[in-house]
Amino acid sequence: MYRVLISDPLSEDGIKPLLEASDVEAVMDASLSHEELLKEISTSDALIVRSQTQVTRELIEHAPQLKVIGRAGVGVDNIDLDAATDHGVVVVNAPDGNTISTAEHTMAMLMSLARNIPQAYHQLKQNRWERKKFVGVELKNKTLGIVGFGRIGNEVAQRAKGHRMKVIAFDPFLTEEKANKAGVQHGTLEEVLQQADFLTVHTPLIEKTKHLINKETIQLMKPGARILNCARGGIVEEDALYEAIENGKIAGAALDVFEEEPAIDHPLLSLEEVIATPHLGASTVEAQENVATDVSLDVMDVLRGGAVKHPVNMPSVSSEVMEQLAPYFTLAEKLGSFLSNVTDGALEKVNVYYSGDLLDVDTTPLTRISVKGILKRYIGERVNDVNAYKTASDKGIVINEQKSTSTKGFTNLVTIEIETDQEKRTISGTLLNGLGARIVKLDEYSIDVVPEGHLIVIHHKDQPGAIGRVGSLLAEHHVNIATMQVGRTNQGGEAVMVLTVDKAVEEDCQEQLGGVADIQQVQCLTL
Ligand SMILES: NC(=O)c1ccc[n+]([C@@H]2O[C@H](COP(=O)([O-])OP(=O)(O)OC[C@H]3O[C@@H](n4cnc5c(N)ncnc54)[C@H](O)[C@@H]3O)[C@@H](O)[C@H]2O)c1
Ligand SMILES: O=C(O)[C@H](O)COP(=O)(O)O
Repeated sequence: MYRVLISDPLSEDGIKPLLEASDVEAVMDASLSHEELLKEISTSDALIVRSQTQVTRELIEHAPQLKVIGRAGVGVDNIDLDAATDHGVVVVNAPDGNTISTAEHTMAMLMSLARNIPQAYHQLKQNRWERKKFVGVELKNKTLGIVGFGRIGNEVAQRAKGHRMKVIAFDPFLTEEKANKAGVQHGTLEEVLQQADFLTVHTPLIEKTKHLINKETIQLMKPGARILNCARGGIVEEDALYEAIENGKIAGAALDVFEEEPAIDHPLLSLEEVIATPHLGASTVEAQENVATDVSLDVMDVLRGGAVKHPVNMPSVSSEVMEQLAPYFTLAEKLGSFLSNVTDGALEKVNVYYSGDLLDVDTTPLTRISVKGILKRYIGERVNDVNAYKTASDKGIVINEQKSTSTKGFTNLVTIEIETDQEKRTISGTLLNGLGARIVKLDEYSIDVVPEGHLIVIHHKDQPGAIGRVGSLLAEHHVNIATMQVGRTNQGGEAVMVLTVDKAVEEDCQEQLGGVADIQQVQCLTL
């Protein structure tokens, strides 16, 4: 049974998939104190939040069972992604479900800002019939500058065009061609700032976008321009905006988000030119149902080991690629695990080569799984698909992935090479049609071994009697041999025996094997 803690308000209709799942216990409580949250998270397998719950490193460290954090929405700036990755916790979000609601909210803010609707409403509610004071401006023929042309930016642009606005947009991923297709003008950030009568930001809050709209960039804007932020507090520098409104450079602003939320007694709210909502962009029945459903499904997929649609802290893989790669997952992990268990020294470099059927596929997920298999020897079960790369890079281990045209006669081949400060070892494996995974090469020796169960790898001299002596000694220790493969470079030269046996080999047996004539090295492992 998976325990899923939901610590922010979520649509109950939206989380139906969770509530109806027989393997899930959903605990919903949006009023937990910090201490209560620490207690609840300690026994939870999953956590689902919106933007209120601050998912800090401390919280993640109190959650030994936690496998996934689901964000019912887009922005993940309230989640410590590094901490999640360090602890192998997958973070998923629901980026599509609230796009329309937020774009519509931006339009509502745009029109309210142009026509002073909140201010006029406020006066009228106080029984003051003011007409002269609230003369607005038309949107038609005005220029809307959009910074951040992703899902929401694009939807806002289409709606603004319906109001006969001219739209100019900047986004590092927006090309001239894409802009033409969307029917907007492509501009640099400076051009957008210089031409906008209304400027709206729709970027994530990241290092590069923090205070993107600041004292200097506001200086580039037209006098009397207006600014909207329905994305994230902090993209527009609040002090700079305050000053620009006070000195008349900026005629007004519409804000749905603030650097610190909830924003109570905020200086910007004291300005009549500023209209505001309390982070309501995604607050519609439809958006909340959408994001709750999307995140519930992804969280359950992570818990049940399925393919994830919207991972945040690991690369997303299309379902077609996933389908092609899935059969290779076990092979890649077992090859990595086998090789690291027989390699001595401090790990420095891992090279993974793919050929045959894998030549034209994005094999990054397979490399990640190989690395997980390799690191398990050192880190145990704490390493997983999410933190394998980061763990390797934190330890200074270099990972390379290459495609190779040499298939060595196999329809598909995965080769892993490990370099340590002492040696370089190589293993190759393949998926045999209908027969599953096979190790087909260990260093220079050709073998045919199923990578599972208890294995013994013996380096020896290719001499008569060596194999028999190993068999007899194992029999003395009641170790039954299931399969045995021998590979040699040349007659009488170096050779390797790989045995699969029915139980784990105990230390004294391994020691005695090491003392047998012509045996040079004995390594035992369990896959
Ligand atoms: N107010 C709300 O309730 C609400 C609701 C939903 C989303 N949001 C926020 O809206 C923002 C946009 O969401 P989205 O779904 O459109 O995201 P998105 O990922 O689809 O789009 C973001 C775009 O910003 C662009 N970008 C990144 N850095 C940039 C930079 N330096 N300059 C210009 N563009 C840059 C990206 O290339 C991307 O195209 C996010 O911050 C999200 O958290 C707010
Ligand atoms: O990033 C988002 O999805 C929005 O800011 C919505 O946040 P919320 O779920 O707290 O409304």
